[in-house]
Amino acid sequence: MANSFINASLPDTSDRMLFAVPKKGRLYDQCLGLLSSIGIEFNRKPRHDIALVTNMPIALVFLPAADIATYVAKGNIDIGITGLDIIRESQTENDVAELLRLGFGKCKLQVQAPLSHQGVASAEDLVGKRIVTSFINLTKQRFAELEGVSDPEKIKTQVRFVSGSVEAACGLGLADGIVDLVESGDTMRAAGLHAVGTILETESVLITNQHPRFPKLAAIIQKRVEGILTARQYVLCQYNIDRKSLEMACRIAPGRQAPTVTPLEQNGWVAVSVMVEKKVVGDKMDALSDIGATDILVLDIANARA
Ligand SMILES: Nc1ncnc2c1ncn2[C@@H]1O[C@H](COP(=O)(O)OP(=O)(O)OP(=O)(O)O)[C@@H](O)[C@H]1O
Ligand SMILES: O=P(O)(O)OC[C@H]1O[C@H](OP(=O)(O)OP(=O)(O)O)[C@H](O)[C@@H]1O
Repeated sequence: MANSFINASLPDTSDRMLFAVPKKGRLYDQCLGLLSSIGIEFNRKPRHDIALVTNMPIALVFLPAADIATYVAKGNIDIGITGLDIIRESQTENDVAELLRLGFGKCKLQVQAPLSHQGVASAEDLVGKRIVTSFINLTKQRFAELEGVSDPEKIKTQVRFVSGSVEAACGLGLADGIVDLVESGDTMRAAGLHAVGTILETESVLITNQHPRFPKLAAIIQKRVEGILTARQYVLCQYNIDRKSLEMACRIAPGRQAPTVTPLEQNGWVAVSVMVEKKVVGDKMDALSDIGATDILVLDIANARA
């Protein structure tokens, strides 16, 4: 279970929920944005990796993303944000509870090979060859599947760890193929590589220990984050329509629960307010307009609660 940091120069965190956040890298900015959106306020001193939240009994702990799942699994940290890839690689999926998928940090863990090696068209073609990766466990598991071997430690494919800039390994002669994360594919293409197989699709997740020390506080954080995710996913659409067309309009945009309908001063007309998924709002507006809706407005939602 989580301990307070026992060090006179560190703040007292003994009665606070410890919340781990990536200290740098791809997830950092999005995580800070999310913390701010859910109303978490803190002051972080330069070079300090612990920051006390000023408006909740929480201490933020800034850690490498790759270590967060392990700390949460072991109970040294109560709640945290990291990638699904990291949970799977650190083999902690049975010791952490996944509260929410956060919709950022989306990418794929892919097997990649040099474009110049024309004989390699699939991951199978790399069986028995040299693979370099930061994801040793997931890579060994995939090659064990490809080799039909039950113990990943008994594969004939040589899997070697490097901590970063994995894409350089083939060009430098250390590897015949690599396994690394791909989002846009720019890094892969810049290194003269192409994807020959996908091991995992990943995104960032909010996790807790299976037996959290502060379950009520963790539930509050989960609710707040859910609210922000909903707000990011939906817009509020408002329009006026003849009551005769209301049923049809509600079929076009049924909302999350149901539209709010308010009578207008104009006889037989109503004003409707409804949540619509951002990605389809253009189509919905067109369809509402086609059946006679007027004054169709779309408003951003700052926050939401189910
Ligand atoms: N290109 C990417 N696009 C989206 N998400 C990514 C990308 N690269 C990594 N991630 C996600 O972010 C997590 C942390 O990766 P990142 O490369 O930022 O780690 P880091 O090693 O802590 O940072 P740095 O690369 O700055 O040393 C990954 O495990 C993955 O979940
Ligand atoms: O497909 P892309 O959009 O190019 O993204 C993929 C790159 O992003 C990650 O590395 P990052 O840039 O975070 O740095 P790192 O290599 O130091 O981990 C990943 O390891 C890839 O190298």
